[in-house]
Amino acid sequence: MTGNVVEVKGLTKAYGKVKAVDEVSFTVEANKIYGLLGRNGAGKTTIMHIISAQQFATSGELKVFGEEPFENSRVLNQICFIKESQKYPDSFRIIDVLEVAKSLYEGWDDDFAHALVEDFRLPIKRKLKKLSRGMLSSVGIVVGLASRAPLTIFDEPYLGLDAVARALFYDRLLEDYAEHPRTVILSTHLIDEVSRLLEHVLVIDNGKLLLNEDADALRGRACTVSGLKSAVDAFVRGKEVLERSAIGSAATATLLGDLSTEDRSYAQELGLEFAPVSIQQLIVHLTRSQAAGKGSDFE
Ligand SMILES: Nc1ncnc2c1ncn2[C@@H]1O[C@H](COP(=O)(O)OP(=O)(O)OP(=O)(O)O)[C@@H](O)[C@H]1O
Repeated sequence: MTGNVVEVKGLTKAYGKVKAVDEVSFTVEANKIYGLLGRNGAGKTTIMHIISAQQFATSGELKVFGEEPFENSRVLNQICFIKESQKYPDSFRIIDVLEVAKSLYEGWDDDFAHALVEDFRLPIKRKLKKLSRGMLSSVGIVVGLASRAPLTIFDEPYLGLDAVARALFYDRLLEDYAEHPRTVILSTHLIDEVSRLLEHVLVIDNGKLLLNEDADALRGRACTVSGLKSAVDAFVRGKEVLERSAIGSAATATLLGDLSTEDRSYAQELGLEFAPVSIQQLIVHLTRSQAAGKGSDFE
């Protein structure tokens, strides 16, 4: 598959007066890892539910693999959707979930699934209702990865997962994606943790699309400069400053935009130091400035 996997235009979902999704337009290209980021209640789950035909939009256009997804098995067979609180039949053991998944996903890799079960130390014959919260999340991750679905959507798949298991998820995703490219949409609040995985970032705020940008471009979009307050003030004059702070005679400023070679040598003359700004910091800054001071809880 090449080209666009998802195309949405003017997508809107209203619940009475609440617009959970408000005129959102974007495309998702094949074989990339997308981050769908946003605060609680921003509209991420609603968008992912609409893309995977679990909900209808109020208005707007939607194409997935070039077609409308509703009751369309050609499209739906290519999507694996992993959500935070997946429900399973009471009698199901982990091995039963794997058997069902095997029959659902054409690209399913059973050896990979069993290797992941070992990696995550999952008791394969234990009933799901007896698993811990984190183990249950790991089962979802195993299914999402081993499905190798052309469009794999992870909606906050981490509930209860410890840091080691989360790191394992990121590592296995990257390794497997390198060998078997597919399109992945990852929705999360843990932006710093996942930012190294992401190739493209979509930020949703209050139902609207705030940012739709290549992750590398985003990484290069800002830096912080720090040093003596007088030197920082002189350096940032005429530049776009996202944030400034000062303690005594020392100051730090976060600047938007690329710095020229002249800028860099001028900064050196002034004895200033540079540091990169993480995607998370940048999104917090941009969310704050674009949402007119509403603040952000990404931190
Ligand atoms: N069935 C529903 N009825 C009414 N309002 C709803 C319904 N489902 C979602 N909403 C509202 O739509 C908005 C977006 O919700 P959504 O679940 O898509 O956000 P989210 O970005 O996934 O949030 P979180 O990160 O907290 O999971 C919220 O204001 C939510 O209250």
